[in-house]
Amino acid sequence: MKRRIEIMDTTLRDGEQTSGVSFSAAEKLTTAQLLLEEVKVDRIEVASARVSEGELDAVKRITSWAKEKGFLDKVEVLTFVDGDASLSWMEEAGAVTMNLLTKGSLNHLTHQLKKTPEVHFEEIEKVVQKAVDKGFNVNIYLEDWSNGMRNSMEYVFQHLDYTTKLPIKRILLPDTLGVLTPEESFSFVKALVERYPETHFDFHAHNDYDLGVANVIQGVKAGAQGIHLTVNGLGERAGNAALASAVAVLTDFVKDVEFNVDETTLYKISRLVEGYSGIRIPPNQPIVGESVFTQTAGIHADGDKKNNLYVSELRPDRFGRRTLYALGKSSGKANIEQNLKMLGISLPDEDLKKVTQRIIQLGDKKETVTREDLPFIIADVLDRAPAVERISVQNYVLTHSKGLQPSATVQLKIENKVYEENAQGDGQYDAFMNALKKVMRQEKFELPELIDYAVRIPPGGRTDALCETIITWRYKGEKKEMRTRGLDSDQTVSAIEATMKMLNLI
Ligand SMILES: CC(C)C(=O)C(=O)O
Repeated sequence: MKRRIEIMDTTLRDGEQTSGVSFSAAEKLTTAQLLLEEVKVDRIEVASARVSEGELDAVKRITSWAKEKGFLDKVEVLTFVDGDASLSWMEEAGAVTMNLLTKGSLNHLTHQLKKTPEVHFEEIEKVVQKAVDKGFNVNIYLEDWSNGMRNSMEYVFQHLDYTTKLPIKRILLPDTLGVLTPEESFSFVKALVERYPETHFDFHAHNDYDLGVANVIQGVKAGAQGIHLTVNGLGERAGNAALASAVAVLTDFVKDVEFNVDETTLYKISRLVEGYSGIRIPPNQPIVGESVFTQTAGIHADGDKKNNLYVSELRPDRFGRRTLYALGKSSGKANIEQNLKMLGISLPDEDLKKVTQRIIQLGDKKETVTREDLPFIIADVLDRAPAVERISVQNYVLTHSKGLQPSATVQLKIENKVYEENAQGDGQYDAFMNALKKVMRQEKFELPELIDYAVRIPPGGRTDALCETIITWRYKGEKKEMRTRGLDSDQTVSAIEATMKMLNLI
């Protein structure tokens, strides 16, 4: 029979300790909802007690929603050994599960708290007893436990001999500085699981040596019943073990455990947290990075047509994604054919060769080519009248003046009809889009949503450098996305170019 493990997501607590990240109350609530309702993690840690008014508001919103849904026990808050202070905060926030921070190494205890183990344990007991009497669930963190196991194992045992007898639910084992190796993660967790067989242990890894996922997996193999993860690996310093990667590794390589997470939702939560945190997901981040299911080398795209030679267990559809084929200097004919197929275009061999040559030349010049660029390249290379210019910008004026709202006046030609509209916006491009929306409304045409806007300027510090804007669009409720690209030395102009390509494509 498989052993059931719990996944605790701490994006909203440890993840928010990523430098520069701060979630608003509304962002915390929607993230908590997605994590519990769709991703289906078992528990979430959503804040540290007593941090700020904003945190209190966020936890109140989450707990009142969670109560209605019957999820209140799944919402946890980091609290401190501080007499009644954290407890009062918890009561005000409406939370019922506290993760009490205690010292897991003699080094931390003597140098930070400057207390003896006996005094520390008695203070912990008082807080736990009071919390339980008031109806709270208590889990206990042993901060710096990993160094505790390395350098003061006797202290860790003394702590656990004492605290595992208290009325608590779980012991949480953080590798606070992310210094453990996978071998130590296994042997340290195993030592505790054997010594305290009745206790539920969670393992909490940090990623300072890029070993976060490897370490949580070893923790699970050693018998930990729970692991702490964060979306996109956010967290203090180098972050925590990443949710998506750990889930994929556990599913594929640790066959004797089971857990609740729905892997088809991992991409969605990753994008949501990317937006809220402002921390871009590196394109090569396993499972959720933009490029990780993109075949670039022509030989790979060719192999995909021949008995799926370049496909592994890690299929993109498991995560709600699909295989894409990059266009650039290493793409061969097969990549281009795969992209044309997605656009419903087929070309004779001779023409395909010419288009391939042009894409290789563009790649040599470091230009990015998207699938949506293909019709334009085909028209150009094969000297065909571009069937794509049904909508064109005739003129526009964009203003940006100090103290006044940016505005745009836009003249558009749609087939033979000319429209002119103006609008204001939060920036010149926003004003342009608002004017465009007015025109398209007259044509009873709904624009797709802009879901990503990426600007790339080559390094080198030139003010006249070419600026590439790649915009991703999607119609509400649809899965399929479209990316269009513009290139100009002016950033707004390159965004307008990308927008016009989108209009002509749809
Ligand atoms: C605050 C504590 C629990 C922590 O995140 C850690 O020690 O890694």
